[in-house]
Amino acid sequence: MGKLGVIIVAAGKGSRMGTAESKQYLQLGQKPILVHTLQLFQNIHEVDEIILVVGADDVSRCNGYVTNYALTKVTCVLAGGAERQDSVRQGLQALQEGTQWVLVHDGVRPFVRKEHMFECLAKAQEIGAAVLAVPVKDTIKVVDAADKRIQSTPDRRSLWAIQTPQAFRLSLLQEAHEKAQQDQFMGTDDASLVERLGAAVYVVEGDYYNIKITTPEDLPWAEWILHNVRGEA
Ligand SMILES: Nc1ccn([C@@H]2O[C@H](COP(=O)(O)OP(=O)(O)OP(=O)(O)O)[C@@H](O)[C@H]2O)c(=O)n1
Ligand SMILES: C[C@](O)(CO)[C@H](O)COP(=O)(O)O
Repeated sequence: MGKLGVIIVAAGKGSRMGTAESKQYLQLGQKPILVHTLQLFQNIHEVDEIILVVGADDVSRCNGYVTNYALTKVTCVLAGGAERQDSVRQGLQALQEGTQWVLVHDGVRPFVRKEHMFECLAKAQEIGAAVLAVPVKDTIKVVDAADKRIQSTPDRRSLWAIQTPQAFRLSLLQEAHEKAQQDQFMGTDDASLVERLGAAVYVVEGDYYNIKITTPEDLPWAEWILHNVRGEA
């Protein structure tokens, strides 16, 4: 199958969370959010290496996590960039030679289920690119940013909320990042860069517990998921 690398991006500032400490370092149960996420991938046999991308000031703290939590698959902790896409690009450059498949995952999504991750990877190995997602539950409107007038109501049956992990053949994701950089295109996820190449990207249905911890109301929800879905103390 070729080597499988995982890039965990955790170099964001968490401005929407509004806490003094960046959200990936907030305590969730007994451990920082980022450690929960890293342990998920550490415990997957098929994962060959984990590249951890963090803020320049947090490299030493995260090397400490690697030691203290025995995160033996983390081969590299490096500084990210200004935008998420820059951080992923840095991570891509650090992957070991011989890596054929890559999973890109947000450091602040600590609840992805192993079986969903495997389904996503299997689809990528068949097609080249696949992402976890869930159907949207709300009605979504396209709204004019200036006067807030509704422009249109897309058919909900074709709308999915996109999550991570996002799984790719490494060469495809590298090409997508190179093209985005040439074109100065900035996307909010990696799939959008691959879509721009005209390559097929498929969604794999995950679950609604795979939240991205983003704003303050996500914290009690995350504690609830940890205790009631994951069964952790
Ligand atoms: N320059 C950046 C920006 C984001 N991320 C990471 O990308 C993931 C998803 O981003 P998001 O939830 O938007 O995190 P932040 O950018 O930290 O949040 P905000 O936009 O509220 O500042 C997070 O794990 C975040 O740390 C990153 O590695 N490098
Ligand atoms: C990659 C992502 O988590 C998929 O939902 C999301 O697009 C990240 O976006 P953000 O702008 O960094 O929150």
